[in-house]
Amino acid sequence: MPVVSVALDVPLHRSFDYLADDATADDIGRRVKVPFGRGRKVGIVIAVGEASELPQHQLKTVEEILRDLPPLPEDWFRLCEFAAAYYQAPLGEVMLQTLPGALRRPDPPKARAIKPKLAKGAVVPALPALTADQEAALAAIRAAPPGFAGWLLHGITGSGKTEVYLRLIADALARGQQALLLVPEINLTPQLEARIAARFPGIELVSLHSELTEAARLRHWKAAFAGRARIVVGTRLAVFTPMPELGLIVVDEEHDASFKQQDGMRYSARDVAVVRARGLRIPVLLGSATPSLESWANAQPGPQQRYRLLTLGERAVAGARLPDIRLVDTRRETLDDGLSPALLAALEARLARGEQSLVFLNRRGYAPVLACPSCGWVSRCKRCAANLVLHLKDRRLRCHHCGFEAGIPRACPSCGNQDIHPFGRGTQRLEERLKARFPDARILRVDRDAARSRKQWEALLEQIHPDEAAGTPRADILVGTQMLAKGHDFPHLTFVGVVGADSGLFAADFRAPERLFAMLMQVAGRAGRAELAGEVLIQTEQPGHPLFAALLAHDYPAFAARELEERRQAGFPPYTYQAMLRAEAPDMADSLAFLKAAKALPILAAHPAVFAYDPVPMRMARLANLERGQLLFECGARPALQAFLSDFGPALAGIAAPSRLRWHLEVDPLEC
Ligand SMILES: Nc1ncnc2c1ncn2[C@@H]1O[C@H](COP(=O)(O)OP(=O)(O)OP(=O)(O)O)[C@@H](O)[C@H]1O
Ligand SMILES: [Zn+2]
Repeated sequence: MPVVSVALDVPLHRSFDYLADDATADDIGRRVKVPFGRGRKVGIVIAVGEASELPQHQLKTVEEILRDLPPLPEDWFRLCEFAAAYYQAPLGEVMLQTLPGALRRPDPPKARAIKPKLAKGAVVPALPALTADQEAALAAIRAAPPGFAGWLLHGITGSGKTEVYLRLIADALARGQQALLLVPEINLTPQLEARIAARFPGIELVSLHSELTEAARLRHWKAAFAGRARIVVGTRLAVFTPMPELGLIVVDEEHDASFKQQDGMRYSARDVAVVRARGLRIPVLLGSATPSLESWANAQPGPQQRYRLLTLGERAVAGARLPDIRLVDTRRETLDDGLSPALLAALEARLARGEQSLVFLNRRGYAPVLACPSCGWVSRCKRCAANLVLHLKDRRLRCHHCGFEAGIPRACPSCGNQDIHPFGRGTQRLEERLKARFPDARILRVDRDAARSRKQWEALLEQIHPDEAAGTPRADILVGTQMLAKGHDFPHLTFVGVVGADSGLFAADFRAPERLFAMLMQVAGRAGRAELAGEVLIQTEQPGHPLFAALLAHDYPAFAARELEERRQAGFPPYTYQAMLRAEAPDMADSLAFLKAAKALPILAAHPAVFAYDPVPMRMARLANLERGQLLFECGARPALQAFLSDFGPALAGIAAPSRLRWHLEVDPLEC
């Protein structure tokens, strides 16, 4: 009787054999319902044969081969196999976890058939005449021979990268191919989707992201898999969508950390996108105003060059220029609740002219901590190595790491002092201060507390975008976190004030400057995107910091060159390759003991090219009552690191550890 090997979503690096009397080779790539343990599971057939290593009487029988869908294709298998091997994840987990939920449960609810949404109105908006830079970028891509090509599109903010994507998508559609556009945030998808739909009327376009209902996600995924949907716009998980005629992958804001999955299989969707394009022999375009230093290094001429660099150096809208960026040295100013006279004057001038402003502070809540000045008590999370943030709107203390909440005490819980204060400031406090200062202004706070759901977020966007008929903004001053920093195009926004950026200047993580620079470039890039000129003021106590010199000159290449040189000298990525083993347990001693045992495995000695640091507590050592440690590996060559990991990963399961200990291995970690 035929035997099928089945990949299952279990944390084991192996497949499972079952008997299936009606299985044929055509069923490879189909889902099957199988008994597993005391329950049932859905798996994927990865091989069909006549024999198993186990004697036949020990094999269970497949309950059903699901033939509702065609088998998952070969190129999808290869992609999952790559991801499993590279990221040290079991193949079954990769395969099943990248499918829509409804396809991996044995008894999913019946889905209703819904007609696809086709973009309405056959009127294609008039295409803008391309800028010279856009023209040149497209010409280079179009002149390349068919096959794999990696392109890095470095376009300053507002330079019209999206227009380049749209033209390339049009090319792919004209060739009869599908296109996949990956974006970092679901927040950005509604506007982008609308823009793409307007450009390609009558073409089926689907989105794939984690906020879709299970039924919608299944429908969209099926449309892509069947080849009906010609364009897929999605967040990181969409990179695994099987698409039979995929001919182009675009990764927008490729530097964004949200392309990295931080639990389960810790993969980088950007890197998987490049691997997928290479396997399919199709082009992949990575776009950003502030590329990741990894991608930037990959696009520099030399023997290591992997991508070709394309540059959009001018803003696309005629007459639009990059904003003037200036620093306000706050050591020399008297601040009004954190706001400098220069910043307040700039806001006032915009209010008088009916233009929009953004005050950017990347910290939500009212104040980052509540403290007692007499005994030194501070509001700490009981479960984490972190402070509880004061939220005055709903009168709560809240941990931004584990979600723990408590009421606000009337008096100091430690000494009884009634006079306890908020220290520092968050967006709520800023909003309150600005409302007091500019009582007639329409002030809108935009952060994760104000936009908890997609509905709330869309309502906020409504208020930010101009009243089309009147041609005026609906909100005067926006107070926002990084939610507002990226990707948005608000034509009346002419002023951006940045407060509280200094904390990023001296962070211990070697990637902190890269993240800060990208964030400041992005937020500055929101100003003056249309005809109205933009201005940016950054409050700082460190005006001499070299990061600001490059920022004021809008000179990403200079920043990148300096930063890469530092990384090279220090032996950090992208000049070395890293993998991180993390362990967490109720006691730090257990976490560290596990990591020590891992470091002592003889495998390490067999791979002399790999350097192992000592196990240490993580920077945030305690999260939700678990104490966390880490063990970092470094190697000068990716293949040597991969060779080590493929021996090391499986061996970890053999280390004896307390039952409450959890560990995971992360390849190319973003946080060290
Ligand atoms: N060739 C063009 N002529 C006129 N306007 C254009 C052209 N290309 C793009 N635009 C307009 O320029 C503005 C900025 O474009 P877009 O949002 O694509 O920039 P971007 O490069 O993605 O910027 P960011 O990185 O800041 O998101 C948009 O309003 C867009 O409609
Ligand atoms: Zn906590």
